[in-house]
Amino acid sequence: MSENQPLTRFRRKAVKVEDALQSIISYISKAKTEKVSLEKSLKRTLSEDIQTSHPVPHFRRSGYDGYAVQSKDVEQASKQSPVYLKLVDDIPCGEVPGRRLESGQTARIMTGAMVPEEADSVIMLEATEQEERNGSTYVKFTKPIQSGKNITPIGEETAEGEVLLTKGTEVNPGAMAVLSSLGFSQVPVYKKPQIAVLSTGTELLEVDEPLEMGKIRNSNTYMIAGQIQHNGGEPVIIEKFPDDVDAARKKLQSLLANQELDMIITTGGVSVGDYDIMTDIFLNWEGKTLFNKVQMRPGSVTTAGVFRDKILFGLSGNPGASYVGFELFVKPSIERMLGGLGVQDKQTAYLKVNYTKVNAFPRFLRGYYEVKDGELWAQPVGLDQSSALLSMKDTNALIVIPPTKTGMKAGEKVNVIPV
Ligand SMILES: Nc1nc2c(c(=O)[nH]1)N[C@H]1C(S)=C(S)[C@@H](COP(=O)(O)OP(=O)(O)OC[C@H]3O[C@@H](n4cnc5c(N)ncnc54)[C@H](O)[C@@H]3O)O[C@H]1N2
Ligand code: MOO
Ligand SMILES: [Mg+2]
Repeated sequence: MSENQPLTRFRRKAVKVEDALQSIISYISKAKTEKVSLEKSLKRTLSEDIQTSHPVPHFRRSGYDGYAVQSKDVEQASKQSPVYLKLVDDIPCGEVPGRRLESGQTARIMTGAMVPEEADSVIMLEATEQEERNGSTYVKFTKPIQSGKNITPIGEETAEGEVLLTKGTEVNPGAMAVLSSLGFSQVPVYKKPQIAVLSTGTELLEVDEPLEMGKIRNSNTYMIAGQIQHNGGEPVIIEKFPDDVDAARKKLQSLLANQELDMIITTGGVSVGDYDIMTDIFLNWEGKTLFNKVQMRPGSVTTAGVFRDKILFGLSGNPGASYVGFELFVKPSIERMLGGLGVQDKQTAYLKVNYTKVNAFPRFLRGYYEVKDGELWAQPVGLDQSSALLSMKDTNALIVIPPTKTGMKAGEKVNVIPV
């Protein structure tokens, strides 16, 4: 309790967004690791560096279907005086050439097949003709070829021992190709953080319940479950809770004690209303409340605390505020668990329209940014109110409007945080 003394229900000390994030991140440890099958590894985060134990490619490979030759044999070849080499081998993909290639000889070879050691180039099939003479086959060449031509040398892409994918990388389809070729049928990844989502509010209906006057369907739970998945976590949906402080406290105690869970997110009840039960819980619980007000809009009442290294996020009930609270605090926390730094990824863009509101706190507008004529431009989408529900569907970035007494003009530079 004593640690919570400076925090009160009404007179709250608003901390800066960066300080709030830092206080959370300092408690976050890396997620546990596991191995997943290669086909399930897409979008997972590598928990180890991936090193190649062989060069790529690991044998000299033909780039074409054609004939492997010693280039000096065809040095003098021309249309007028073609060179004929005796065909002595046929090398399909997957085989080691069976015989030495002597001067004056050639071997038929396929794309991707291993080039005989003595050959130093491959001539495309289309540039040649075959002739039968005395029971032997000869190949006619009418042009010289540069040594090394049409052969991919050993290690052209990478030497043995190189780290090709670093720890903390998100696996994309290209990384899956690398992992496959290096023999990783099981991929070392961070376990997806298991994050409980629990919405509070007596006014909340289930999604499939008919609307009633004064009540609304619970949308925060599913929005946040989506945000969790989008950022590499696994949502654990907990049934919504009415505004009953004792029942909610009990439920939270069991969630905090649950070893399977890495974080807990609640929405609603963090302001100063009579039924704002999360405010009461954060003022009196076994954990340490880190902050209960942040210098930001929306989501100024965003609250967070820690119980034995497990973060409890008390996001606002207003949909816009809980969306922004997630992006600013939960997203970097997940990133941190998955081996990242846990910082906000910011870019600069030009504001496309005038912004006229005055703010005491930085404002994180739900916005849309895109490249136009080589520059990034950002504009707000939909209603900017904390209570607005619809604008999130069109959001691809939060536009950061610093505290302003005059608003901002179109064309001014702003930071944007991609979502
Ligand atoms: N006197 C004051 N009133 C308010 C203040 C203040 O400082 N003094 N802060 C305002 C701000 S800012 C915000 S943001 C909200 C925060 O409210 P709570 O976090 O306490 O959330 P609730 O009161 O539970 O709900 C607010 C709003 O959101 C709707 N809601 C709640 N849960 C869901 C859900 N799961 N899905 C969809 N919508 C949800 C709820 O019905 C309310 O309309 O407080 C201001 N008031
Ligand atoms: O915190 Mo409220 O979301 O600022 O509107
Ligand atoms: Mg409230």
